[in-house]
Amino acid sequence: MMSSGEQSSQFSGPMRPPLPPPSPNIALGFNKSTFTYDELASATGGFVQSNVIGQGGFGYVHKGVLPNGKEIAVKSLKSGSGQGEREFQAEVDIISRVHHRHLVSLVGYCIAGGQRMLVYEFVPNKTLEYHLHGKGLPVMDWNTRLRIALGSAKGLAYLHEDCHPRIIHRDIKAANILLDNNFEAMVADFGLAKLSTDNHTHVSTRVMGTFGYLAPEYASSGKLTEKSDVFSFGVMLLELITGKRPVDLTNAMEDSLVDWARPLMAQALADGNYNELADANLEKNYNPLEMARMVSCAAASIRHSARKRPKMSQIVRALEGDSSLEDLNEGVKPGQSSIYNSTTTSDYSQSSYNADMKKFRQMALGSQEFPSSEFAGSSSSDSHELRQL
Ligand SMILES: Nc1ncnc2c1ncn2[C@@H]1O[C@H](COP(=O)(O)OP(=O)(O)OP(=O)(O)O)[C@@H](O)[C@H]1O
Repeated sequence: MMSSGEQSSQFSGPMRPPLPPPSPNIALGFNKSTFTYDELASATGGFVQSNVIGQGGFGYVHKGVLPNGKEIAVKSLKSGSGQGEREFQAEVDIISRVHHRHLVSLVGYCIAGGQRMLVYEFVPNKTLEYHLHGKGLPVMDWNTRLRIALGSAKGLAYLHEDCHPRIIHRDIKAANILLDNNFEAMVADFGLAKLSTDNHTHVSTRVMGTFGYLAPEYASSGKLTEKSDVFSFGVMLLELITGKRPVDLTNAMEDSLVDWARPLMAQALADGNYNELADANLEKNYNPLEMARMVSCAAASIRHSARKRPKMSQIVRALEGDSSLEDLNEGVKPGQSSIYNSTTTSDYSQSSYNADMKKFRQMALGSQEFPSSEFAGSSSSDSHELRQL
């Protein structure tokens, strides 16, 4: 950046037009995609624990504020992906160009020593998982559920059908739907998104994603298409309809949500009675036509045959009531049973936090490599260990 002395010398030259004043965005470290460790440390109060807003499979997420007042969420990635710096930058560059009302924007990134951090716009009202399943919170009303379903469907349709290259999210779940203060949905976690450049089925060597949401073909063979996201989205619709978690070993639901709901959906769609399926906490306060649309979309999205699942844009139209539900419902068949365990944990102690942050700082400042398993607060789930951008 130019000093004020340098700038004034520009004005003294007789033939040269004066330079415009520096843009406040550039001067304040906004509108750019790379951040230094010091900039992010300063934005997050030195990565202080009181600024931790979450912990996922990647590592900690800190809230921060840039000098221009913009609020950010800084996600520190665990090391060990084996991905080179240029490959990382190339992926981040593509992802940071994706902007949509229902997608959380990536503002930039930081590579400091062996430490990588992603900087996202801050979304203030926690996640769908928190509001749907959190204890002691007000029951989410039907209109809000429908609006969240539609918003996230639009965000996902944009990734699948309007981005070049198209983007498969790979980890659609209630915890990755962030909410703004008006309960508008924003799809998050592009750290997991893998870019798909061709029109053919991509066979992944590693299955990523979260148990309970995984499409059967992806879980068993790693075969990945947009339709794996559609399956996960269908599971999320079921959560909105029933208020139940995808897998909940603490209650009487012995099967996964998908297996429990399949026969009930078929029955409800046949006789038009949704009361057994619908979240009891709604106390029957839902619009039956909208419920029929959402159930139809869920049933179509979780079809065993990936090919028969609808595209996200079809789901958007069906949820909006713009298309016939028969388009979605053809060929729905009850499927096989599968029980998945969820191992995500968001609990972490002061001591494990301190240990993690010590290593994090050493790594960021001293270019020191350490294996991802050394993160004391990290999740033990295989899928989490594999998630690196
Ligand atoms: N952009 C953001 N704005 C506000 N809060 C955020 C943002 N990104 C993440 N968070 C918070 O941090 C938490 C952890 O996010 P993260 O994406 O790392 O993990 P996760 O999605 O819960 O788990 P996983 O890594 O298993 O997908 C989120 O649940 C959310 O509360």
